[in-house]
Amino acid sequence: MAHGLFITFEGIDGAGKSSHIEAAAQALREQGHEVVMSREPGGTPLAEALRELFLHRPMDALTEALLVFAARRDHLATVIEPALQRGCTVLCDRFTDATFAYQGAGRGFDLAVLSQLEAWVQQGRQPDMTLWFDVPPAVAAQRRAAARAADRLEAEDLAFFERVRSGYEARRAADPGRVRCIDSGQSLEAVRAAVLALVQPLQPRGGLL
Ligand SMILES: Nc1ncnc2c1ncn2[C@@H]1O[C@H](COP(=O)(O)OP(=O)(O)OP(=O)(O)O)[C@@H](O)[C@H]1O
Ligand SMILES: Cc1cn([C@H]2C[C@H](O)[C@@H](COP(=O)(O)O)O2)c(=O)[nH]c1=O
Repeated sequence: MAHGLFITFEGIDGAGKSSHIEAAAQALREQGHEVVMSREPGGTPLAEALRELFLHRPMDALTEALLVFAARRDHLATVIEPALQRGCTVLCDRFTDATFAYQGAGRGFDLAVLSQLEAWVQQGRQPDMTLWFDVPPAVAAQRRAAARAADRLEAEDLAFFERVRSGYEARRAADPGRVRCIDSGQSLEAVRAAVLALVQPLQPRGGLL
């Protein structure tokens, strides 16, 4: 079935992905894409409400996984799938790779259960391309400390973010054609050039209509 492009942006907190999504969107618009930008958890009123709970209330790993997949279901059904069917290019700040990296590798939650939830919620939908912004956790922690107060996840220690980073590396190794690694330890300008080199060649896709 024809559909628009679905591109996701991933990395540990403070890796720098959010700094480049607007530039990627602009480059794609210049290539003729109709771009829809969103984020996870979030992107709908219900999912944004779940995000607030997720980022600030104490909970165990199963509750984390159920909340992010509940938010994802609403987001997919009401925003992402309709946009892809219209032929739009959807840019999403985080998606299911984050669940495997944070709840799976970071928390040690059962990957088979995450895969089952993924199958129920996504019904086969996967990103066409994922930009993984990779940076050493100590560098990301310095960037976060300079930028903002920590939320519940950002307050985790370096060992947690090392595990999350290894979770992302496992996702890349499992699907290197989709998950493209960007060295986010470079300057903002160099990272931006790497992002543009990946997105500028992408042609818009037609929708069903
Ligand atoms: N390559 C870079 N060099 C130096 N500072 C950077 C770089 N990239 C981002 N930063 C700075 O690091 C901080 C975090 O960046 P940003 O918010 O883009 O990260 P993020 O990966 O989206 O984090 P999160 O997922 O936690 O929201 C910002 O203050 C940003 O200006
Ligand atoms: C989608 C998703 C996200 N997380 C974590 C990762 C971050 O710590 C926060 C989101 O904050 P951001 O500033 O918008 O990046 O949520 C997670 O643990 N699991 C997920 O599936």
